[in-house]
Amino acid sequence: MTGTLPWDGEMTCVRHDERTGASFVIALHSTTLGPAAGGTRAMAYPSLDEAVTDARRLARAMSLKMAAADLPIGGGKSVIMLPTPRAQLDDRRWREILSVHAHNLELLNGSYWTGPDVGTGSEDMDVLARTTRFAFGRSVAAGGPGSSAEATAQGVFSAIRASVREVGEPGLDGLRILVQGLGAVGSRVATLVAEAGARLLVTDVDEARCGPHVAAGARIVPAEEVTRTECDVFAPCATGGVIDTDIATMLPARVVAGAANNILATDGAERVLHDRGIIVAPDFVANGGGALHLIGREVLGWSESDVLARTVLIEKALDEVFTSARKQRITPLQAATAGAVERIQA
Ligand SMILES: NC(=O)c1ccc[n+]([C@@H]2O[C@H](COP(=O)([O-])OP(=O)(O)OC[C@H]3O[C@@H](n4cnc5c(N)ncnc54)[C@H](O)[C@@H]3O)[C@@H](O)[C@H]2O)c1
Repeated sequence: MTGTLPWDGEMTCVRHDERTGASFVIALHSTTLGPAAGGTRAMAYPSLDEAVTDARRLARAMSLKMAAADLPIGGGKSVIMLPTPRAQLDDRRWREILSVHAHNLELLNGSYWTGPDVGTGSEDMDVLARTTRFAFGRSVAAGGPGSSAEATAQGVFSAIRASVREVGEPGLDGLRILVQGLGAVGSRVATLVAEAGARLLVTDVDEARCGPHVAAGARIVPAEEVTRTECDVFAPCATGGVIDTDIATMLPARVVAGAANNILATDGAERVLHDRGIIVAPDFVANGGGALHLIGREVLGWSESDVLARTVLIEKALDEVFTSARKQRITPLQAATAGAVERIQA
């Protein structure tokens, strides 16, 4: 295999299934803190190398996310490399693919648990859970905890509170907060910050999603203007990779804190923002509420109030990250990564 990411994880399993034409990659980055867990991503990858690289990169990020959330869980990820894009697969073949994946999970016998990710949803977890014990994120109808969006949004709200304090603001009242992406998480973040007194700016490629917020007083920003719009807090809640090094040099914000995974497109972008005095809440800490909800409820047996109590602790966790970064003269991302790695190695 060529061109794969240097890998410091424990195990990568690869299986090709002739009958369905799908290949399965399960990467277990770390089981030190507990069984590895992470979503199942189903996509048509250009090559197996790319599927392996993606699974390993995502598994490593899950180890950091679990450790940062202080969960007794390790990091893993599975990738299903589909023979054709998901939308072109008929239901029967998709079910067969899921049945092979359930068998993979049984073979790993609890070393790895999976939940929904890009290309899979709670209804797919319902299907997996019929034949394996190691799926979480089932629908409410099937006895699962339902969407993680509420918990993720609460965690992002906590992250925004901690981040604005770091730039010397006592609260959100009167601050301009720009929420990019008004989907399941972003629309809730927008409501929470507006309720806390922020002046809300919103953007979504689907403009209809801005409607309810505009009716409540928010201002719309055109999607292509988002990184050029002055604000106190930029909250990316759409896709990752929104800030590259060029954008970092001119982003007119004081804080970046959102739900999207891998908000920074390049390693250099965080350093540029840091040197400009812009506070970036590490995304794997800020968006950890979703993992707390799904894994807490279904793997660890927590109640909804346990989840909420743990989600609001994201604010304290970020306070500690910012303090540690200041003391060590490193960036918050470096401090959060070091803290998570220390927890894994302790
Ligand atoms: N749902 C969770 O619990 C959870 C947990 C952790 C991380 N995340 C991440 O948070 C982000 C949001 O998740 P979600 O569940 O709300 O997704 P979603 O699909 O419900 O919403 C995404 C929204 O972003 C909009 N969008 C897409 N590209 C855009 C662009 N370029 N500019 C403006 N708007 C754009 C879409 O129209 C949609 O309204 C994703 O990156 C996801 O990976 C979600």
